[in-house]
Amino acid sequence: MKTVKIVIAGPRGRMGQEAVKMVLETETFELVGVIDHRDHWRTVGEMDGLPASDAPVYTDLAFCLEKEAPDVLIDLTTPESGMFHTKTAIHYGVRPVVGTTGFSKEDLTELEELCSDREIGCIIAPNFAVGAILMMKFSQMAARYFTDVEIIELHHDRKLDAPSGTAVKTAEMISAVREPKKQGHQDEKETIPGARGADFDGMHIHSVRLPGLVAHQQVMFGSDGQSLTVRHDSYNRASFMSGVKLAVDTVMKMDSFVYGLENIIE
Ligand SMILES: NC(=O)C1=CN([C@@H]2O[C@H](COP(=O)(O)OP(=O)(O)OC[C@H]3O[C@@H](n4cnc5c(N)ncnc54)[C@H](O)[C@@H]3O)[C@@H](O)[C@H]2O)C=CC1
Ligand SMILES: O=C(O)C1=N[C@H](C(=O)O)C[C@H](O)C1
Repeated sequence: MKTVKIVIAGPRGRMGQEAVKMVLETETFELVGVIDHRDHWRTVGEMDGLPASDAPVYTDLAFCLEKEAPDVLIDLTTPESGMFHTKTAIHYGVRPVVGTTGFSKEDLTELEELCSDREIGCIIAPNFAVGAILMMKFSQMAARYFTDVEIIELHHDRKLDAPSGTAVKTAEMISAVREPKKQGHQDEKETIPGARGADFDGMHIHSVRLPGLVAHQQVMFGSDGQSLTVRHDSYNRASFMSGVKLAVDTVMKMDSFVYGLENIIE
């Protein structure tokens, strides 16, 4: 089987560290470089907490892509860096697999257009955990029968974006099958702004941030005399890695843009 040459952006982050380990442990993957924004380390092996590896550390993505000619860029950084990295990778004909969240609708449209111009595969996945994908799919299924729904996402307190990419994706999937409906009392008033959470087509998203949490979401549906809750919990970042692996293998066979792992998991 052909080896997939991979560059990872954000190798010292919580997700980046896990992704470096996964790539190094996967026989058909080769880590050919990482992108950090500090010009301090020569190789991945010199970075704290990362396994022994001679893969070089770059600070300039364009230079790295020219030098290493990878097949795939895995981005696990921040929305701003992630957008820049993804556009640069597409420009160099390197397929992006992006776990970074916090992109706007306009960002996603721009990336889709760039991929279409270059006829290049790209996967943007707000959540790589298979259980989270099922939670979103089950929620979409339930929304056909329950029009009233509240999404509660719970994350660690180091998270930059709110609502989470998963919560936004869940709301979008529910919206695709649900007539827009303003929930709660027509005359309800927030006595403290934000009390009812973010409004997405009339459904509400609540973001909880606490130390000790990893990544959790529950989608609560209610109707007369009954409720249904669909919940998913990621207890560690290893939970995302089989999805990253699948995305890398899949993007190698693609020549277009995909937003959401639910589109590649049957
Ligand atoms: N799709 C998924 O399944 C998951 C997505 N995420 C998302 O992944 C992203 C990263 O999450 P964490 O690892 O928890 O964050 P983190 O804060 O632990 O790691 C981000 C890393 O990116 C680095 N970074 C930022 N700008 C950079 C640049 N220009 N070049 C190179 N490195 C840069 C930072 O130094 C940091 O080490 C977030 O957007 C998060 O929402 C997190 C978990 C799962
Ligand atoms: O920042 C995180 O941790 C996570 N981010 C993603 C999101 O915003 O949905 C995926 C997962 O929830 C963990």
